[in-house]
Order: sequence, then structure tokens, then C-alpha cells
Amino acid sequence: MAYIQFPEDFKWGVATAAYQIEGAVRQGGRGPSIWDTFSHTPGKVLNGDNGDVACDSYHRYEEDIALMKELGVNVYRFSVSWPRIFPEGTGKVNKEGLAFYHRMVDKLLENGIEPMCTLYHWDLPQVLQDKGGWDNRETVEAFVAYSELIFKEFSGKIKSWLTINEPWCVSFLSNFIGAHAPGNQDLALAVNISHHLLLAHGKAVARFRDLDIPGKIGFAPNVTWLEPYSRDQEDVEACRRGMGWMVDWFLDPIFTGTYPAFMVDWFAANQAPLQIKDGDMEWIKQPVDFIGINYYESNVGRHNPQGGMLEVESVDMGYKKTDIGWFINAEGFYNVLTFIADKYGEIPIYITENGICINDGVEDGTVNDQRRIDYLKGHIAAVARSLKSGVNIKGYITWSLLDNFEWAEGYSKRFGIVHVNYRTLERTKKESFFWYQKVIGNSWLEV
Ligand SMILES: N#[N+]C[C@@H]1[C@@H](O)[C@H](O)[C@@H](O)[C@@H]2O[C@H]12
Repeated sequence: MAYIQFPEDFKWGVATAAYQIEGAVRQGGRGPSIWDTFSHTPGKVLNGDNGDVACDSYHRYEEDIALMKELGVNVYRFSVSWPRIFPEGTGKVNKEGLAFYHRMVDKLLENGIEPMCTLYHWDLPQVLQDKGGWDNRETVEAFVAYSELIFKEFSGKIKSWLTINEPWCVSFLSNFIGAHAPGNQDLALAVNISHHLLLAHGKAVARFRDLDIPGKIGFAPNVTWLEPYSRDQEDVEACRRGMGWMVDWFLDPIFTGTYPAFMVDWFAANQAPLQIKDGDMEWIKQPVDFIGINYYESNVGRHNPQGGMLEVESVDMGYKKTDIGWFINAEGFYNVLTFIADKYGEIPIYITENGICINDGVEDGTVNDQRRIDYLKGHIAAVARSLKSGVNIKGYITWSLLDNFEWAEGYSKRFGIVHVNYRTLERTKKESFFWYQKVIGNSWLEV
């Protein structure tokens, strides 16, 4: 049996997010978020599911941490629920909310698990949405004030910080495509929101530096790889637009202080002009200490004038698919990681999300999710290959520890290495849990 050994200091972890696992939405002083509103709006979430209970991790976090301890992870990536801290988005602080996260972080530290905190994982306080949400520049300032409070409150306990999770989803998926909260379908609005998210990120990083908070800070863009179906210029340019939309649009401003001109022009031609105020780009290009990369799938793309706003379509090349319909292609993971390293340099990278939707259920007390093991094996091998090619990857965090509320798909889609029975809330370790436990224990991959 051959092995791929990972570096001595390579970190292994699991990830979750507040709205997807906590539940207790009307307990502990929490205020409503846009996902409370969206999930309770008929037709928005499959089967009318919502995060009211989810995995009940607000009450069961000790059980979840015991699972992490058994798994042997070094890092736990979680998110703080902004409306659990500021029920009105700003102003009065909910001390019960802070106390909950102190209990959880203290329990992680007691168990030798490093907390990695995502400040924004999509649960914007509804009060702020009622004032325009991320389209309103006041929300940028509200995010900075929220971030400052959390920085100060957990300084010394939390040393790895992520400002915003998947700004492409927060802006374009949620305000142009409209599949996520708040469900707008307006490209110009989405472009403006994408800029405000980057501004919020940059200002929060600047505040983190000003406060001299110990630790490292980054953000977590979702990325993909689009392989041109042919070398025809039209196909190559169509794929460049697809990658530009999800990758360059969010990384260029932070690493170069400018947006990719070809995308600025494309949006302008689609009546969605980018509006930048003096000084914005200076804020946005605050240096980060690392990037979190969220990767799930890649596609083969080709030009199609009827292929939506970007005039690009995905070509089914017969790759295996996950139970949410995404193509499985670990080669794309390697391609996008090396693309990022080539374009943005030696910046340390954590894989902050990688995983697969496999909906296998419990049979005889276990879940035989071999397809998840195969996916994880192929993608962790792609990480090893990228490392060998010189990509500065510091850790791998799989999505997710638990099956959880999968946004507009509700509870129908399962990404966890631990199965959750949503009626009894019983956790059942899947075969992938034990496989990942072995990878972590050895910090090597059997190939
Ligand atoms: N879908 N899917 C799974 C996973 C989602 O559950 C996370 O909350 C997001 O950060 C990212 O989209 C990836």
C-alpha cells in the first residue's frame, strides 16, 4: 500500500455554520435573520424546511465536540450568528449569545481543538435587511462594529478568523440568481452588494490590525474550475468569464486593488455598472494572512449566446455526479488551486470547505457512504498533488461534521461525515468518519 505523507504541521478539520446546525432560533436572546424569514416563506426551501431546530447544536455542542475529539481534528471551523450577538444588527449586545460562544470555544480549547471563526456565514440580521441589507453601505459599518466586538471578546481564544464566507453566494446566488436569502434577482444590485461585501471584508481586516488582535485573518471564497470544451476562442473566453465571475472578481480586488476589467466591462454591458467610491479599493486591498478556499465541483464549459448572463453553459462529459447533481472532478480542484497560486502567489491557503452530498441513510447502525470516501480520497490526493506543485496549503477542513440544513435544499441533502436523524437528533458516525479519522491520525493518505 502506498502512502502520501502530509507536512508535519498540516492541519485537519471539520466545518459547520451557525444557521445550518444551531437551531434555538428564538432562544438565548437571538434575533431573526434573513434565513429565518426566507425559510419561513412558502416555496423558498424544499419541503418547507427551516433552521428552527436544525441539529440543535446550540444545546448539543458538547456532544458535537466529543465527536470532533474522537475524530482527532486539530481545527473546527464554525460561524458566529450575527443576530445571536446583535439581535437588531447593531446597538444592544445580547450577552447570552456571547456566553454561548464562550462556552463552545472554551470546550474546544479544553479538547485541544483550535477554533476557526467565520464572522459571516449568510445569517444577516433581518433588521439590517429591512434597511437595504448589503446594498446599504451602513451594513458595511454594522459588520465592522460586529466584527470588532467579536475580535475583542474572543481575542486570545480564537486565533484564526474568516470575515465572509463565499461572497459570490451572498451577492450573486442570493441577489441575482435568487436561490438564497433574501432572494432578489437583479444583477446591478448583486454587483453593488459584491463590492460592499469586499469593502466590509477590508474594513474588518483593517480593524483587526488596528486592534492588534493576535492571530490570522482571511476570507473564504468559493471557487470552481471551468475547462473549455474546445480551444475555440469563444469557448475559452466563456470559461474565463465563468471563472472570472466566481474567482477573479473576489480575489483580484484583495490582491491587486482592482477588479478584473473584462468582468467590469461585461457587467456594464449587462446594465450592471460597478460603482466604487474614492478610497474603497484601498480598504479592500488590506493584506490578508491566508485565504480559505471552498471547492466542491468543476465543469467543462462552452460558449452559448443563450447560456445566461455570461453566455456560458456546462457540458455533461459523463462525469459521476453527487446526490445534489454536481459533477465529481478532483482534477478541477488541482487546476483551480494551482491557478490561484500562479496568479496570487505564496499566500497561505486553508481548504476551508470540501465535501460531497451523499444521501445514504442509516442501515444496521451505520452509514456505508463509500462514495463519500472515494470523493474525499480523490480530493485530498489533489491537495497533496497541489502541495507537491508548490501550492502553499496549510490545512484541509471537510464540509461537514454533521448533516445539516442545506439552505434552499433543506434537510434533503446530506454533506456530513456524521448522520443526523432530524426527528430524534441522534448522531450516527458514517464509514467516512472512521476513514477520515485514520487520515487525520496518520496525516497521510493511503493510495
Ligand atoms: N451546497 N453546499 C454545501 C456547502 C454549504 O452547506 C455551505 O454553507 C457553503 O459555505 C458552501 O456551499 C457549500
